[in-house]
Amino acid sequence: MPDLPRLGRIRYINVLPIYYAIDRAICPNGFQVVSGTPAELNEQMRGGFLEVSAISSYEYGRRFRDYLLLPELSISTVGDVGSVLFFSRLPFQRLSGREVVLSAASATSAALVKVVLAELYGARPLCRTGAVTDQFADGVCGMLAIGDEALRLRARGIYPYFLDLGRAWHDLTGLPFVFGVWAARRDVWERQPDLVTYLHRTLVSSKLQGCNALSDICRQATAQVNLSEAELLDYFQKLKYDLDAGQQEGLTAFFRYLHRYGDLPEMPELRFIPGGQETAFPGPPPQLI
Ligand SMILES: C=C(O[C@@H]1C=C(C(=O)O)C=C[C@H]1O)C(=O)O
Repeated sequence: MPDLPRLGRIRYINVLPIYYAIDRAICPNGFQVVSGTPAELNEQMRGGFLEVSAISSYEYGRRFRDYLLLPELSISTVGDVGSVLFFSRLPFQRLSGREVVLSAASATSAALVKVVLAELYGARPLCRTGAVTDQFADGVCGMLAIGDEALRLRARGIYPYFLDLGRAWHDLTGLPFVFGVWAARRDVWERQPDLVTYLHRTLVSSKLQGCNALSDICRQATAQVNLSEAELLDYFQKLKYDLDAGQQEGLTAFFRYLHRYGDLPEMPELRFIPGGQETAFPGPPPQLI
């Protein structure tokens, strides 16, 4: 029996609307869903273990020649995101030279926090990657958390200062921010465009159903994070799942900052697979060759 194609899925509730119909097997699957943190999925895409996946927008920017973007899919916000939060013991202006911990699960937000702290607060902390903990370790002055961990920490309300990175980006640029994108490995596209198109159409159709079922999704998610259904509805209404012209402009502006900061050696181009605008589930799944 041939291997099933592998589709990567972020392990947080933020993507529940996109995988809504896939999770419920409303669509003909014919593929295997592999869950992980954004950093894990980035690595698995780089290693060729996944054919198509959600990845950090930073990962796309870093290796854009190896990927193609899937149209109409992203995890974005315009202003507050709710689940990408920087917590601090000190006012942000006083963080230069202080140690801060950036969640090992993140790539985009770990790069973004450096940009917004420098641009909005003139702060250049000493950043190291590590695990997000409930308490700051001795000597640690700040911590970046993403996804469900950030939602849980926010609900506990134990840190004196916190910054919502979607809001901070919007204050800085007035633009949407794209945290994650869906991409296909370029070699998979070249070998099997039918498979990539099939996975793309399945994701877009599943998303359309999910975005129309937010109250159902909130009921499901309330058990996973310490938030009420009303708080979750507010959260999902802030998240945007398209990749329209405004979001692409936000993404390009982010890459421009990273290029200027020396974080990206060259300015990435946004390259997409052809297609978009489909709403129906595709026919039977192609096999992986
Ligand atoms: C909105 C979020 O954005 C996430 C942050 C990412 C990153 O920092 O690399 C990647 C994808 C998203 O899961 C979140 O975690 O809730």
